[in-house]
Amino acid sequence: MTTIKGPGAAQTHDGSGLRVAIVHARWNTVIIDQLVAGAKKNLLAAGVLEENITVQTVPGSYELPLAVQRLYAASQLQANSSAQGISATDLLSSPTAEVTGSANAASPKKPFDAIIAIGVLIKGATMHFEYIADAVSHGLMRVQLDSGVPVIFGLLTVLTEEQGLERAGLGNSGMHNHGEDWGSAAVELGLKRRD
Ligand SMILES: O=Nc1c(NC[C@H](O)[C@H](O)[C@H](O)CO)[nH]c(=O)[nH]c1=O
Repeated sequence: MTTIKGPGAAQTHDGSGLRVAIVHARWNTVIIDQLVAGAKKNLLAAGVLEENITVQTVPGSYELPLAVQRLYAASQLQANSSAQGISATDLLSSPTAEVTGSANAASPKKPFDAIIAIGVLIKGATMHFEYIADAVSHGLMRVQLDSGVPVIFGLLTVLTEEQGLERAGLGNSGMHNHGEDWGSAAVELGLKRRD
């Protein structure tokens, strides 16, 4: 059966000069971890250097918009900072987030070219799911438009755990890992920003 749905061929060229962040929630980590791995896989495959990939985590998806906004603002500050040796870790430290990966003083002094926000919302018995999904999607769009940095929408809003597993490439249907699409989109948008 011909697959119609999907992003089509990735338009990623040489990502070696890009600086990309992944900000992910820690709810539903079995699915999250696979999505993050998929995003990183396609970032690296497009030539983004490991040291130019910063990973930050937040408790849940509701915290994603603020974390993305703060991380990008900190990277801008870092880029503009003088030789006072203000380290990225100082700038990126945040009470809501745990910074892993290469966010350290050695990070390149440039703002992020794209940020991938990853979360998994699984519908429960209440309206909590709808309110978080609505707030986070509007929040991420606002951060993107206000800041000008491409924010790749990696929020899965699924009705069952199985739907989430499927979209992380962990199901039985052979569905691909959607995180890979987000990695490719980050490279494409990051490069386009420079055109
Ligand atoms: O409730 N379900 C979920 C959830 N709730 C926590 C919320 O995002 C936030 O962290 C807290 O409300 C505290 O602000 N966060 C998710 O990422 N996925 C869920 O499925």
